Order: sequence, then C-alpha cells, then structure tokens
Amino acid sequence: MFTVEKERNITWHNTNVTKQHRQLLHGHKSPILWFTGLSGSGKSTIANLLEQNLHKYRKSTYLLDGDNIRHGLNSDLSFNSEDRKENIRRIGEVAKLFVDSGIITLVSFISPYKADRKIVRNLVQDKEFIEIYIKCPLDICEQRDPKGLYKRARKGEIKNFTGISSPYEKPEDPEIILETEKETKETAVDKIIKYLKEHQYI
Ligand SMILES: Nc1ncnc2c1ncn2[C@@H]1O[C@H](COP(=O)(O)OS(=O)(=O)O)[C@@H](OP(=O)(O)O)[C@H]1O
Ligand SMILES: Nc1ncnc2c1ncn2[C@@H]1O[C@H](COP(=O)(O)OP(=O)(O)O)[C@@H](O)[C@H]1O
Repeated sequence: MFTVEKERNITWHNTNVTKQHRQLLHGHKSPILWFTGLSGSGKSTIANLLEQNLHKYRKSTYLLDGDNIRHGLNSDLSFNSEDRKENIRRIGEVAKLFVDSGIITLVSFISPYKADRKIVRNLVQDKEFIEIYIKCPLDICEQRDPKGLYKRARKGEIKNFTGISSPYEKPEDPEIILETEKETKETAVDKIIKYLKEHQYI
C-alpha cells in the first residue's frame, strides 16, 4: 500500500483509484505533449489550436503555458540558466501529476536545454512523453516578434534572451517536428492528431 523513504521520514501512499481507472473514464491515454522551440516559433498558437480541436472531440486536456505559469507557480523564477532548469523541473513534476490524472497534458515552454527535457521524459513512462519540436529559424521568429521582445532584446533591454543572448539546444530525436515557416498551424495540428491516433493515444 505504501513505500517509505527512511532518510526524510516520508511515505508514498498508493491510491485505490489509479491512472488506468482515470484513463478508462476519460476514454483515452494521457501523454505529455511537450512543445519546445524559440520564442515566436508558434508553440502557444499550435498548442492552443490543438487543445481546441481535442476538446471539440470530447478529449480531456489541459494546457500549461510557460508565460502563464510564470505569472503564478513560477513567478519567483528569472531567465538565467539555473532558474530555467528549475522552471522545467517544476513543470515536469506538475505535468506528471496531470498524466496521472488521466488528462492529455499540453506543455508549451521554450525549455531550451536538452538535459532538462530529458529529465522530464524520464519522469514518466515510456511513450508518455511526446516531444514536439516547433522548428522555426531565428530570423523568422524575430520578424514575427509577436510581443516585441526580440526588438527589446536586441536593444539590450532584456538580458538572457533565448536565441540572442541565451542558448537554445535543438531536440536530437523528437517524436514530431513541425516547421512553422513552411506549414500552417492547421496542418501542424492535423499532424499531431494523426500521430495521436496512429499511436493509439486517442
Ligand atoms: N529572457 C527571455 N528569454 C526568453 N523568453 C522570455 C525572456 N523574458 C521573457 N520571456 C517570455 O517568457 C516566455 C518563456 O518562458 P518559458 O518559461 O517558456 O521559458 S523557459 O522554458 O524557462 O526557457 C516567452 O514566451 P514565448 O514567446 O511564448 O516562448 C517570452 O514571452
Ligand atoms: N505556421 C504557424 N504556426 C504557428 N504560428 C504561426 C505560424 N505562422 C505564423 N505564426 C505566427 O507566429 C506567432 C507565434 O507566436 P506564439 O504562438 O506566441 O509563439 P511561441 O509560443 O512559440 O512564443 C503568432 O503570431 C502566429 O500567428
């Protein structure tokens, strides 16, 4: 029924209602759809449209968006590398809880470091982490500049800005790559839904 971690005097309690019971109730699996990419690459746009589509087809979803989470849970974190690591660690743990709740969990964070994304992948079971690389050249993201942040970063008003003064490490072997310079958001969403159906997540 439970396991004890002796050093810290804490106990893990198993619940009678399990992830499998919850997934059965929802009628689908509950993977993490992890969107990673530069600011302005299209993570939020695609994740939002995907959630809208899944919701329309009566799938239970929740979207965790970096900008939003930094308003609350992670409002104490900056954009230096240590804080970004902690940002991803926390949201990885939150996403794991959502997986356990039986909900399809969309996570849209720049998540620039390979090692941090790998830590989250290893938090959940095999096939429960679907990495979606929102690929878009920096110059196109910069032209789009939906929030005017690149302009400010170039002027030196924002430090540690991803792609300008802070690194972005591309995924090596993501499950899905979407090239938003070449394909529309609708095509991108269709591709993700096709993947989910083909791999029997939904
Ligand atoms: N220095 C710096 N670098 C990058 N982005 C910045 C920065 N300062 C603020 N912003 C805004 O914060 C959003 C990214 O937050 P994340 O939590 O996703 O970033 S990270 O995963 O910790 O790297 C990011 O949102 P998106 O544009 O949606 O990616 C920006 O709006
Ligand atoms: N194919 C596409 N997919 C997603 N966004 C696109 C695409 N083409 C143009 N855009 C535009 O690029 C911008 C992406 O912004 P956003 O979704 O906030 O990116 P991110 O969350 O990665 O910072 C939006 O203004 C969106 O309308």
